[in-house]
Amino acid sequence: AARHQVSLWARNPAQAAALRSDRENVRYLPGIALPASLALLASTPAELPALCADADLVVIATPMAGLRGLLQALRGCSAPVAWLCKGFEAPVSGPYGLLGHEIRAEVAPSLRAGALSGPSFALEVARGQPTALVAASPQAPVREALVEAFHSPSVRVYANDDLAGVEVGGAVKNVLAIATGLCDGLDLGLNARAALITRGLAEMTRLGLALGARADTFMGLSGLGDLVLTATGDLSRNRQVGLQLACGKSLQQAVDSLGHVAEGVYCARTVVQRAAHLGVEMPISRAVVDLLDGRLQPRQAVAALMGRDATSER
Ligand SMILES: NC(=O)c1ccc[n+]([C@@H]2O[C@H](COP(=O)([O-])OP(=O)(O)OC[C@H]3O[C@@H](n4cnc5c(N)ncnc54)[C@H](O)[C@@H]3O)[C@@H](O)[C@H]2O)c1
Ligand SMILES: O=P(O)(O)OC[C@H](O)CO
Repeated sequence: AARHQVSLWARNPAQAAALRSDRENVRYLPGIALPASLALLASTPAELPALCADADLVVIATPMAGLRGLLQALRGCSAPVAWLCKGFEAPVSGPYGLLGHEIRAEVAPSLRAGALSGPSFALEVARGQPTALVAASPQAPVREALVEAFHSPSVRVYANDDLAGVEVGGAVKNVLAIATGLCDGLDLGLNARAALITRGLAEMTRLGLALGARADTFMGLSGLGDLVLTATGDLSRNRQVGLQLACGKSLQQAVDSLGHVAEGVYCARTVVQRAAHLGVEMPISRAVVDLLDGRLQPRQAVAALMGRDATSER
């Protein structure tokens, strides 16, 4: 907002009114003053196309569960549209949940679109702490619009045309962060944490390649970068879920205590289903699903991973 004219849209008029009067998002980002120049709007999604008629860029910042509805509402939009959500949608129109670019192909095929991703806790971005992001789209004008809007002294934005790879990284790291939180909550040690991150990166990459991504994307900010951040940083909601499960909390208690979305909880099953469909082995993600579904207790999940047959490092 310091460099551009920005409007923040909320679906809930009462929430928009509270943001206007408080100049702060008390529930979701307390302690961060909203810039005076930021316009705060609310309407029904059906009114969004008119609101976005003169926009140079539209950014969707809902959980994955809200992405389909907003892409549908924006399908005639002429400006580039980018989403920040990281995950797979729960299954809606077929047997498997979809990534953002797959949803766009279904509901808004003519939209110029992409994702802004990479290691970025919202609180640190809002405080102006140094952050590097990835602007991902197969369409150059979308990447350019994102770089132009967000590249600044505190945020470096790198462009990448491998949208599928960037999205797989952003989704799978959430599942792996639950595993790492569990590992740290059980006090299994730093060796175990490094092993989980490294083997997690291997399974993330395998799924990505099977979904048409490039291997090098997983060595970048949206792969290794976001995995390291989310798996080791205590600001991560996904990591917190793992830590709390390790303390004996139920999944419901862990989710309720967050008050924010932990996408890994909602997309872990889809990650494993899509991997199975593609013949991709993802043992860590599978152990997380068994844990979330109550088939394994935390220490049994660790035993299941450690008890696997010896294999080559591929
Ligand atoms: N918080 C972070 O540090 C961070 C960083 C990068 C990416 N993300 C991703 O961004 C997405 C949102 O995360 P968050 O931290 O903002 O979640 P959050 O739970 O803190 O907030 C979600 C917000 O979206 C709103 N919302 C939910 N469904 C909606 C819908 N259908 N239409 C409009 N608004 C809706 C909620 O009311 C709430 O204001 C997630 O996919 C997350 O993985 C979060
Ligand atoms: O809090 P998390 O686990 O949703 O992670 C937030 C961001 O995705 C980190 O890049």
